[in-house]
Amino acid sequence: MSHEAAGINEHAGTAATVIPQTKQPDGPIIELTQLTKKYGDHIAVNRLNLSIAKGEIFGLLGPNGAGKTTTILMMLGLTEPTSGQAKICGHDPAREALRVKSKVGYLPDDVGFYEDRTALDNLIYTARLNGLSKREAAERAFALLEKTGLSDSAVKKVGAFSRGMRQRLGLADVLIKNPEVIILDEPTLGIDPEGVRELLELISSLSRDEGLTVLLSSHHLHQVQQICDRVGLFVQGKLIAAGDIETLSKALDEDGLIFIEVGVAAAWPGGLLDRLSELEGVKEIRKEGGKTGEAAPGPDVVTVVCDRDLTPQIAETVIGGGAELTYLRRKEYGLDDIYHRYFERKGER
Ligand SMILES: Nc1ncnc2c1ncn2[C@@H]1O[C@H](COP(=O)(O)OP(=O)(O)OP(=O)(O)O)[C@@H](O)[C@H]1O
Repeated sequence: MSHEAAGINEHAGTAATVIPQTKQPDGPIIELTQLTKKYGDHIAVNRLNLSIAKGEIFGLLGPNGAGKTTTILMMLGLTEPTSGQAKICGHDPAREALRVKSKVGYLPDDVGFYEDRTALDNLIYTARLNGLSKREAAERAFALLEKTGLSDSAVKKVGAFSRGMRQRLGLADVLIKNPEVIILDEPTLGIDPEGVRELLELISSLSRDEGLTVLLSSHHLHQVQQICDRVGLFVQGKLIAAGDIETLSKALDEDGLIFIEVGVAAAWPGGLLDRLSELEGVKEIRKEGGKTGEAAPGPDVVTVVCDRDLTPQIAETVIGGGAELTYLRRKEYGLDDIYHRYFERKGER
């Protein structure tokens, strides 16, 4: 697959970002076109094109200063683009900030609550600010406390909440106005593993059950990988790649090469690696490390680089050569590999 087809912008420094056209049956709910933000001479966001479908969970990934927050602020109408346009639920946040605000819930990395008031009071307060009647506000607050697993803490003061509870309450708070899109900035920061699991499950169920569109900015690759349908990798104001994990992973198989890890019990019998390297389609045998340079899974595991999937032939050759095959796996990339590999590439340019 070409890099372009996979959504990788080979000319990230000079040309507009290329985003794959994934299936979007309901049409985009977020559409960014050539969106640009300059601070003086510094380009914080550089001609960004991105479209996100209704119900999608999209992860924005990138190092500090990449432009994620600036992008979010432009989407919320909190800062104006220098050029280009954002459309959220059909509205331009630069012109119709209030309309956008009514449809988008934003959860910053640290939500401000009235600490000496209860969770219920805080939610009712937000609901009233959003124009709900007293009765509706209370009903909605109770329903959301239930949904976020906080019913038992409804009358506890927020000041006594753990970080995980605060974030769940934050989610309840942004859901009060029944948004179509929620934007979450590092939602799992400082939460323990069990709290993270619960929060991610909650976010995922909101998208699945209620068709809520979620944009999630995070540094936590594993978490993003668990729940996002697609991710976008941001570097220096540019989206250098976007797609689902599988697509991004395949795009890393440069030149269509396939990497198969093979391990045997004890040491490799003499001549067997030579025989493997003579198989038609084998390009190289790497004795140490996988494709991204990480340590191999064991001392007797090698990586066979092939131009096609030679898994059966490799197994046959190893067994036929008298070795005990203990490990055979076509290498697949996790988001960690993808992320680091894309950044390596960026440095190679
Ligand atoms: N108000 C501002 N004035 C000048 N430069 C700014 C301003 N806001 C952001 N920048 C710069 O724009 C770039 C993008 O910043 P931004 O906060 O959007 O990045 P980020 O990806 O959200 O980073 P982080 O993960 O650290 O939050 C950075 O170089 C930053 O210094």
